[in-house]
Amino acid sequence: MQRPKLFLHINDRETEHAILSSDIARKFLLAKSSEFEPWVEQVKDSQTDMAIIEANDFTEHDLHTLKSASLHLHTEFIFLSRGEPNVFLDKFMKLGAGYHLRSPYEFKTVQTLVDDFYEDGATAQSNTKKIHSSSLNQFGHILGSSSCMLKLFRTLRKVANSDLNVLVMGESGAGKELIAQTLHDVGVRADGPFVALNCGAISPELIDSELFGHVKGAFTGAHKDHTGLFEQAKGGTLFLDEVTEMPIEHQVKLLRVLELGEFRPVGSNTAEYADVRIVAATNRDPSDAVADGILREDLYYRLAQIPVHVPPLRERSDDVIGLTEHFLAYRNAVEETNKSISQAALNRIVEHDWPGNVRELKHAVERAFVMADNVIEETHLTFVPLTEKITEENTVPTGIPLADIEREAILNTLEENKGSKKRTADQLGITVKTLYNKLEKYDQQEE
Ligand SMILES: Nc1ncnc2c1ncn2[C@@H]1O[C@H](COP(=O)(O)OP(=O)(O)OP(=O)(O)O)[C@@H](O)[C@H]1O
Repeated sequence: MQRPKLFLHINDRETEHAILSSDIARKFLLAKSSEFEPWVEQVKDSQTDMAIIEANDFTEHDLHTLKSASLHLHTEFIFLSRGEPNVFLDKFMKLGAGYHLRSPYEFKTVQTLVDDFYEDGATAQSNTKKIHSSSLNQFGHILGSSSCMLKLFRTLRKVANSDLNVLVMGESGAGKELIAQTLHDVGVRADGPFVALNCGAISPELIDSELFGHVKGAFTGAHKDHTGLFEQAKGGTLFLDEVTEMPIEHQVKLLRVLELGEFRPVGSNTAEYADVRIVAATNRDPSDAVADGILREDLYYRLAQIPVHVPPLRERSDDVIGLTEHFLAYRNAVEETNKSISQAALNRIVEHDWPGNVRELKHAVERAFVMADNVIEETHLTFVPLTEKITEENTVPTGIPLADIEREAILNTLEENKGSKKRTADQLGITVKTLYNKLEKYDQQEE
């Protein structure tokens, strides 16, 4: 097994000595920081898998440097400090950077964390061979072998069996729903239901009734009792997708349920116990959403007991080929064919920056698979939206089934709008709910 890299920036001689004389030194390729350059620059350039950093003076500049290099996604950090409050380090930790041990910490804790990381790496490497369709690792439903995905798998494995609320953040199509489903399926609630609500696709008047249910006669039109999603998800997981799209006046009600652990159906006087695990998702930066006044800060903290960031596909380009092979192998298995892909087409796929993330890649492979007879060539790949504004040279295609044109129009408009469903629905003249239904149908058709 290839030895992972461990970067050390430790002033405390005792801790450093303990590390160097333990079996950590045998398992890892160690690199010690030099005093001639700030540690943050060294860690940025070192492509290290893990870093143990004594960070009593973690600065805003350090935060900015590490964040811009996306090191919270790629490197597992263990920060050691005297425990003085540090807002910049706290911000970095909230991005899922790793661990912060405050003095007095025991060396044993450091050793356990490092061993845990090492064991995970060993398992991931030995799993590689078991995947038959491509060389990717898999956790639950999620595929990926890049360092940031392995880091994500470790986090998910740790939180799956807790009941803490998880907020999944990431761009559209990056796999947020897949993560929610995985957390459910590998956790203790797997035998219970998984219930999903697209908060952006429901009319504001119906939200309370959808979430909490209502009793007959609660309002005009409430002809019978209605079971809300909290009840439907009893014993399981409630996935709140696009949670920042929930109108702010309803967010306080959700917050109350999360705080009290109980809810009341509209028109009922009886409180019911909320036996659900909440996983929420957003493709907005929640700090921006709070600053813009569309997400309550207190709700954000409640939802993000465990914040999980899904890296966009362009930040895990190592996975692009593996995912392509996987989607191709999957189609081959379903269609009982044996189509392959040329090196030139693969190169073209690697060069593209995938603004629509895994969803866009999956659809591009699916389309090319249909177009190619035996070998997918560059010409079978379509990245340019078919639905660019119609000009004299660019006319609406003819002789293609309407359903295919509709699908192309929807996926390309979504891509052009960088995943914004609201803008896409507006441009296409359909409701956001219709758009959700169609996207769900396309995802299902491919599974
Ligand atoms: N890591 C992955 N491995 C395999 N398939 C993936 C992965 N990530 C995403 N997908 C596939 O890409 C499609 C989009 O994923 P998903 O719906 O989870 O994204 P999302 O982030 O929730 O998107 P949105 O914000 O638009 O709702 C699905 O078909 C899913 O199966």
